Amino acid sequence: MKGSATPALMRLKRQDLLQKCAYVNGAWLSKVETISVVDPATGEKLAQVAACERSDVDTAVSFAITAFQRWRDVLPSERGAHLRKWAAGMRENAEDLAAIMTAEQGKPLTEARSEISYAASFLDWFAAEGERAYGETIPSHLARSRLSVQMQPVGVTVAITPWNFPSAMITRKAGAALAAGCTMIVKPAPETPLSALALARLAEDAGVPAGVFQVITGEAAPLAKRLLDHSDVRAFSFTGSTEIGRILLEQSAKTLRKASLELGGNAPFIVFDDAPLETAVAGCMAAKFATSGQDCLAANRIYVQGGSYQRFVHEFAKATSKLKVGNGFEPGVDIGPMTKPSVVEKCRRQISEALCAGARIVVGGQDSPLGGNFVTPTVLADVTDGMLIAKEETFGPVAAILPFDREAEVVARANNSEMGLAAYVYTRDLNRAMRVTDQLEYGMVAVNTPKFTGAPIPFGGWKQSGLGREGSRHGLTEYLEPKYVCISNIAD
Ligand SMILES: NC(=O)c1ccc[n+]([C@@H]2O[C@H](COP(=O)([O-])OP(=O)(O)OC[C@H]3O[C@@H](n4cnc5c(N)ncnc54)[C@H](O)[C@@H]3O)[C@@H](O)[C@H]2O)c1
Ligand SMILES: N[C@@H](CC=O)C(=O)O
Repeated sequence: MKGSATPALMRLKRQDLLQKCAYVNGAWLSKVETISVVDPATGEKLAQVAACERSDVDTAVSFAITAFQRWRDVLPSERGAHLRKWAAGMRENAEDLAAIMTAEQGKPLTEARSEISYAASFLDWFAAEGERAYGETIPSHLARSRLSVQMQPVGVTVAITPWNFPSAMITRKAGAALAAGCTMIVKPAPETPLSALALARLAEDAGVPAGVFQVITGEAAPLAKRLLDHSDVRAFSFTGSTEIGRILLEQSAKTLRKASLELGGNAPFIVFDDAPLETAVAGCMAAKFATSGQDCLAANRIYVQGGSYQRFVHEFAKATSKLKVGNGFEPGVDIGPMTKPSVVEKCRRQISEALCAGARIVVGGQDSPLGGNFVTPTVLADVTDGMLIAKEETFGPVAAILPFDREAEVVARANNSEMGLAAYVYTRDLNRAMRVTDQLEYGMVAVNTPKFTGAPIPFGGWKQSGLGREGSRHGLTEYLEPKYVCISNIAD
């Protein structure tokens, strides 16, 4: 695969956004030991980034504790001003940030630009939301007493973030935490630390005080464990697989803390016969292939009703065959490389298991001629619920289409999953839309659209897709503790 990312990084307007040191207490911490950051499109080494040790975690936690004592008392409007300045810095430097993201994550540059704008929107949203962390007064059941509830920041918090959305998954957590008056230590995915460090540089520009936002880079498991060993860490937020979410929750059992988990999905995408086919196909293309399929919201089980099934398969396969696969820096590319080789393997495994079990390939299926981390966009038809591809999240550009006959049947099949993040429904019948959305056991349901996220909505899942919500007013409460105060014996 040709096309080095290095020239794009050399052309950054602000070279200081390309940081290789961890960011602790407002200072850049270099380490002798480093981890390699690799361009997933070419395998080329992009940078050596600090491999922090357990002692660096301890240092960051102690600075976060100190910084919290001051930050909690900063007026919400002033905290908001820092967040807005940070967001403005992201927008001013969007081209540089997008280039860094495409280089290390692989997503097409247009998608990287959208992510930067999406990421900045969380800082703006929470800047305002922090000013609305209302408490309540309670009509008293006690004589001569005043009862109230104040919402107070929980304290030092930790974010463990994934590689598929290297910027937005940081700002969605940090925006809420900082607006609430908490301090936050971020441990980004080892695959995509450069985006996190660029954000830290812009937080510094925005005057976010030392110790309020820190970034620890290096190997995931030991650093995360050390962070969660600290009883002073009062809340953590993780985005990634259910398997790792479970481990982190177990590690938090010793000290007990608030946990916000945004885990795997296995989204059903349901197309009824009465849905406009063209709209359903276009929606499904977006829901399946955005982020090159590496998206927790990706349509994983595409259920199509019998009357439309053959035409849908045909049109969807035709659209899929037109997708351009390549280096995310190439103009017009729809599908970039998979960020991790393990995703390529997972796609291969799911395709071959499905074929053995009776599915048929309508388009794709073969290894990509580009080799490496590239996957040929593939459509499998006649998939059944028992196949691996329907049971586990694919997280790559392989689509599984399953036929169905009746509404009650498809609702039961859609709900027959341990996951419950997002579901999509396509129908022209409003009654059906309401019936089906009422019955789907999912945290988010989109009707006739693939696009429904944004800072104002409560993002999160039911069942094993997670705990808590991010974004929206609910996202702020993950970082707040209610304090009930009873003032009694009020004198006459
Ligand atoms: N919900 C999401 O947005 C999301 C993001 C990434 C992966 N996933 C799911 O997970 C599957 C596997 O991908 P993956 O292997 O990169 O996911 P993962 O859960 O193993 O890794 C996600 C992030 O968690 C951290 N991590 C990994 N191991 C850890 C550990 N032992 N302790 C603490 N932190 C740890 C790392 O920062 C890593 O980048 C994917 O195929 C997909 O189904 C979901
Ligand atoms: N696609 C999600 C992030 C997780 O993959 C989002 O829109 O926030």
